[in-house]
Order: sequence, then C-alpha cells, then structure tokens
Amino acid sequence: MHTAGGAPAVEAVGLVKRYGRTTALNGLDLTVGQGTVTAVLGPNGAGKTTAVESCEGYRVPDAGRLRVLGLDPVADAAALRPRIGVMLQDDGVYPGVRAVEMLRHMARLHAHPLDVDDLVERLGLGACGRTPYRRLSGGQRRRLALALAVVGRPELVFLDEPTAGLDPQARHATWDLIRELRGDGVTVVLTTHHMEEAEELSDDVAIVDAGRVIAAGSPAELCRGGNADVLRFTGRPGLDLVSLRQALPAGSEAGEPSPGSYRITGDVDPRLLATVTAWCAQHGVLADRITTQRHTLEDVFLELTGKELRS
Ligand SMILES: Nc1ncnc2c1ncn2[C@@H]1O[C@H](COP(=O)(O)OP(=O)(O)OP(=O)(O)O)[C@@H](O)[C@H]1O
Repeated sequence: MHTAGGAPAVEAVGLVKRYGRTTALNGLDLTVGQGTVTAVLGPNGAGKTTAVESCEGYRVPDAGRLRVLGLDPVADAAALRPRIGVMLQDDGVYPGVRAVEMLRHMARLHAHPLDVDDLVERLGLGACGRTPYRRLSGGQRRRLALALAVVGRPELVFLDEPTAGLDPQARHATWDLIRELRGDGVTVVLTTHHMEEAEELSDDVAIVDAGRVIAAGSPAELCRGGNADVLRFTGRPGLDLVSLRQALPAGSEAGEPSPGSYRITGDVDPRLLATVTAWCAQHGVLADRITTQRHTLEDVFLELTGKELRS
C-alpha cells in the first residue's frame, strides 16, 4: 500500500456482509492510504459495490472492523458524510431537476466547493446544463454524478465505475479530473472493470473475488508476480523444441501452439532474446515477427479470478 503519510483513509478488517443466503463480503481486508488512488477490481458479483457502500455508510456489515477517515461509517455518519464524496446512483434524483441547478445546490451545502462553472466546462456538461435530469443520456448522468461527488472538495471520494458507458473524450476528462484530485491530496477509491484504467490511474489495486481481497499492491507489483512474460516468433513449422529448450535459461519454456508459431515463457530479458536469436542462427532459422509481451494487469486479473463468466 502506498500512503502519503498518516493513518489510512480506509481500513477494513475481516468485513462480512450477508444478504440472506448470499455472502457478499466474506472477510474482506482493505487498506487505502491517504492521498492515493486505489482501484477495486473484481468480477461481477465479487462484492465491490457492497464494500464501497459499506465504507460510505449505506450498508451495515454483519462482522468485521471498518474505519473511514478514522470514523465508523454508520455510527459516525453525521461527522463523516461532509468529508466524503459519493457518486449517487440514478434512484433518488428528482427527474425534473436541471444538471447545473443540482450542482449549484450541492456546492452551496459545502464550505469550500469547487468552481461549478469550471467543473461544468471540464466535464462537458455545459450543453446539457439546463436539461432536466430525466432527459440526460447515460454518459451525461455519469458525468453529473462525478461532478456532484467532487464539487464539495471532499477529503475522500468513492467512485463506482466512474467511466462506465463514457465516450473516449469523457473518459479522458474523467481521468484528468481524478489525477488532479490526487494532486490536491484527495484520496480516491474507484471500482472499475477497465484494467487499463486501473493501470493508468491507480497507485494501488485491490482484486476482490467472492467477497475477499485476493491480491493487493501497485499495478507494477501485481504485474511482476504471477506467470512469466512471453516472447513469440514465427519460423518454419516443426522446429526442434527439445534442442531449443536445452538452450534456454532455467525456468523458461518453449512451445509451438500452432504450426510455425512459437511461444517462449520465462523472464523475458535481453539474455533470453539473445539466446533465442543465437539458437535460431545456429539452426538456420530466420525468426520472423519476434515480439515480446509484458504481463498486463488484465493477465494477472484473469489468472487470479479465472476465465469463466460469473453470474
Ligand atoms: N441488496 C442486495 N440484496 C441481495 N443480494 C445482494 C444485494 N446487493 C448485492 N447482492 C449480492 O451480493 C453479491 C455482491 O454484489 P455486489 O453488487 O457487491 O458485487 P459487485 O462486485 O459490485 O458486482 P458488479 O461488478 O456486477 O457491479 C452478489 O451476489 C449480489 O447478487
């Protein structure tokens, strides 16, 4: 976990939350450092929303210990709410209210709000500022929800899938805003299904599956663990893999997943590349299309959580 110093912004230990026979949180441990961006990732139904909404005080865990900015989200809700920003879900918004009116209203409730006009401009809400909420598109609602979450200049903001359904321009504007919040010392906890978003934005990642955090660390730390990187090349089919394997450093593996297409796993470093090209030269093989592939967060995610669809 990264931290800009001080006590963690969020500290969850052994959280349990059951809905009837469904166990949504099954001993979830999560620590979020102050001033960091933490991405909570997980397959559908993993428990991300339940975890985030517990931190916001909207769900009450059945067991475990939870502190947000040092407070109990339920018992200390009155003290905590003004200090956190939350992306509202659609329900609960009066359908006739106009986007900018809503933002101005929310800004007035806070002592040091952000500049509403600037926020409207940055999130591209100008054109729809006077549109009643019910006529906003899905993407416009998402951007408004983000603006409402941050307008009060919270110390800690929870963003549940902030870029779901956004076009690339709006996604980049959202990313810029999140980076700026972080620059201002705001702690950001976001859930996302976009691995490149997590890699791009976050200091720390927590991968949740079946109600538990199964891996946590910086994107770089997580990508260093797990399976090896991959080197691929094409050449004539049926190369002598036994000989190639003998030439490779210990811990590497060579295969021919389809005729003439070779895949080598291991620590893909300059030495491995030199070994493979030297072996090819010795055996009269013109290796074509040599590529190396770094292990991505998506690879790590799929390795840890499996490839089957979740209900
Ligand atoms: N209010 C509720 N009543 C009953 N079951 C619920 C309720 N909310 C969530 N669940 C169940 O708890 C589990 C965790 O749900 P949760 O919404 O926290 O997952 P998630 O990781 O946010 O999923 P997604 O990525 O699909 O949004 C799921 O099995 C879900 O069906």
